[in-house]
Amino acid sequence: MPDTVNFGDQLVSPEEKTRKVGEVFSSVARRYDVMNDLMSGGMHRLWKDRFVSRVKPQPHEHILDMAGGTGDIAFRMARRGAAVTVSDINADMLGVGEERAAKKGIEGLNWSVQNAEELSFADRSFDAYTIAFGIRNVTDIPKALRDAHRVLKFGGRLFVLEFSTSDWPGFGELYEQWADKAIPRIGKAVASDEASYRYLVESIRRFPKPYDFERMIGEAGFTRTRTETLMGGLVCIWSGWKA
Ligand SMILES: C[S@@+](CC[C@H](N)C(=O)[O-])C[C@H]1O[C@@H](n2cnc3c(N)ncnc32)[C@H](O)[C@@H]1O
Repeated sequence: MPDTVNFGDQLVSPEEKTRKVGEVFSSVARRYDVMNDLMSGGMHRLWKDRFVSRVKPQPHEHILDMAGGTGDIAFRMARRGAAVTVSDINADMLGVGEERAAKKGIEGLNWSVQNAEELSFADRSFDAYTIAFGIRNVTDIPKALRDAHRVLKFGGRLFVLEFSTSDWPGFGELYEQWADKAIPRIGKAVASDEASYRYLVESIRRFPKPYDFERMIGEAGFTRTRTETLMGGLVCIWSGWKA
């Protein structure tokens, strides 16, 4: 781990990044779901549906939804009958998730505060590990991927949903302009928090390109790695197997 890491465009110590990411999500937790709709024009729902259709959760499976936040992915998987443990480093995000689950009448979820870099779960505990829009916020991504590999059973599957870089001509630049100019302003207007949304935009820009991240998954020990690009790679679904 280097002495300094990026927190958006700032260079900070690894400990400071983890602390600052915690502050960002504690600050946005209450407005997180409405902001997702506003920032993506509702598209995040389609990306999440596509992601879960790739996971194909089964009723006999136990799935770890890491960085599960307010539960969007876990709810979709639980509705298909899987047992889901929703984990996140941020108790505020999980708290909002538990309230949402109660309102929606979704039962059978386990909620657990965990850092993706040092999970307390035993080796070979889960059939699948999902992480949606979470991995770019993790301080030591290779370490988190190695821990994902550790907690999966043999034959278990990793699925990552995250923003990356679109190769559609002109679209990437258009998105950058929207993200740079509009998202922090919407954050200020709706959530009274411009800085957190500026970090979220900067962290998207700094995330590896689609096939570079696929290589990182392979380096963590996963085989049969695959990248599915959505909107030219603006959003990607990566997967890998624990052989
Ligand atoms: C953008 S939200 C995504 C929430 C949810 N998966 C979704 O798709 O709506 C990112 C989440 O990652 C969590 N997170 C950041 N760093 C983490 C870490 N090291 N370990 C576990 N969760 C982390 C944050 O607390 C936050 O809830």
